Amino acid sequence: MACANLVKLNAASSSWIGQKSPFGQRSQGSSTRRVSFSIRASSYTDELVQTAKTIASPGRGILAIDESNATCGKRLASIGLDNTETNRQAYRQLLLTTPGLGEYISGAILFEETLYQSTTDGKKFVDCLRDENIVPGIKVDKGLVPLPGSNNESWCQGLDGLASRSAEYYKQGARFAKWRTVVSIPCGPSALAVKEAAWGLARYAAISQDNGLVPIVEPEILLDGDHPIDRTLEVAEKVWAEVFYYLAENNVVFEGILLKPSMVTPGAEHKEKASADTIAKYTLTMLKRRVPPAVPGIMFLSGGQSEVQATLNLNAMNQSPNPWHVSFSYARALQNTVLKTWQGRPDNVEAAQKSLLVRAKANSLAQLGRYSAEGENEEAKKGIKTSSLNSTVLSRHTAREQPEESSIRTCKYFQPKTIPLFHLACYLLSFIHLPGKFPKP
Ligand SMILES: O=C(COP(=O)(O)O)[C@@H](O)[C@H](O)[C@H](O)COP(=O)(O)O
Repeated sequence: MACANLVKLNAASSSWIGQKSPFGQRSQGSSTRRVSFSIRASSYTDELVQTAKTIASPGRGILAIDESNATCGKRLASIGLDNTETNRQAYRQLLLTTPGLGEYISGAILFEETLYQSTTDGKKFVDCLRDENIVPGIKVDKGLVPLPGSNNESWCQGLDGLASRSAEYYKQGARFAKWRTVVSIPCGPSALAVKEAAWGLARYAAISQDNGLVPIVEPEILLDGDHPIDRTLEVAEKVWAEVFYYLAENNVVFEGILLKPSMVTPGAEHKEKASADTIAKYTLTMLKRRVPPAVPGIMFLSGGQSEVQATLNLNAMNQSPNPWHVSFSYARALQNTVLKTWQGRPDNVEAAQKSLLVRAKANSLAQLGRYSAEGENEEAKKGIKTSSLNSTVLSRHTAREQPEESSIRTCKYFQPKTIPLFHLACYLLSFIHLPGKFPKP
């Protein structure tokens, strides 16, 4: 009964589900024509829309602390701590019990381990979040592995058993989900990798919605490479076109999703850096070309930018009204100073929580377009060293033990521009006569 599964949508109102649309009658000259909008819905549709709106609320964004154990280990190692469950719990407790966090943070993405953990006093982390009006979220992907048949690219695992896992996460209090896959510009990207990324995201989004979780759709276009900003724009347009094509094919309710794109920047090794205004212009141009206004929120990742740079770029994007809530879902750009301040010492917890509030407030102001970098400390202006861009790529492929490290490195050097050099080397080598092995040319 597909038709019974359709609900009415008022395209201009935020409280449209199941209500008579004030925009249902549209004037056309002297006559009026009845316009009806329908979307496919699950039993959770109202709730999904409400959750997405809560997360995309003015002056607030997402704190991403869903690092897998392998990635969290790298963060802890940067301050000399071992990667034990106790240390991970202590660090997450520091973050999730920061007083007043909910003023700037509307959602927190957790790793599965954290979703089921409590404070040392026995209060569930999900309850700490609820008390601050922060929506608990959960990373549901199972990490990246090599994609056979591609140019050393990767694909994201996790669809097997996702429906039952999602139902359990919902019971535990999660109300949104995150699935992050990556696209590498220096590695192509190949049509196969883009299609695989888009299809995986769309299947995950449909399954999440079916289980009451708002899916965050994140095809991260990695910053690595020496390409100009126009090349990033071209790839981002291609990727998002494909993502929306498959989201539609899978009957995903656009009003009940959030996006987590990378900003459109030049490759990290490109000779020219782009200003915040240029990055904002390119990023918004790309989004306006590809993302329907039905989507409630765009929550950017920071991708290895410095804390201040990520905030400046977000601020530049909010200088004029956008069709969607444009905000942040940062991990490194919210946590870098926090980690350095904490150093694993209980007597530094309060100072570290204050530094989290400083960053959260700065990004809240940037969401409202009112941020100024004046008075920012030097540490926050530094690029993020705990995960260099290359190790970012590797950590993405990990999650577990990083078996594919070397293949990813190879890919970095096997780029179109190196192919003529390779041919030249082969040609020169062909003049070396190896008796009995190869005939002289
Ligand atoms: O998407 C994200 C954005 O992080 P970022 O702002 O770029 O530091 C994060 O949520 C990462 O996905 C998170 O750090 C998990 O990383 P892995 O453990 O999957 O490598």
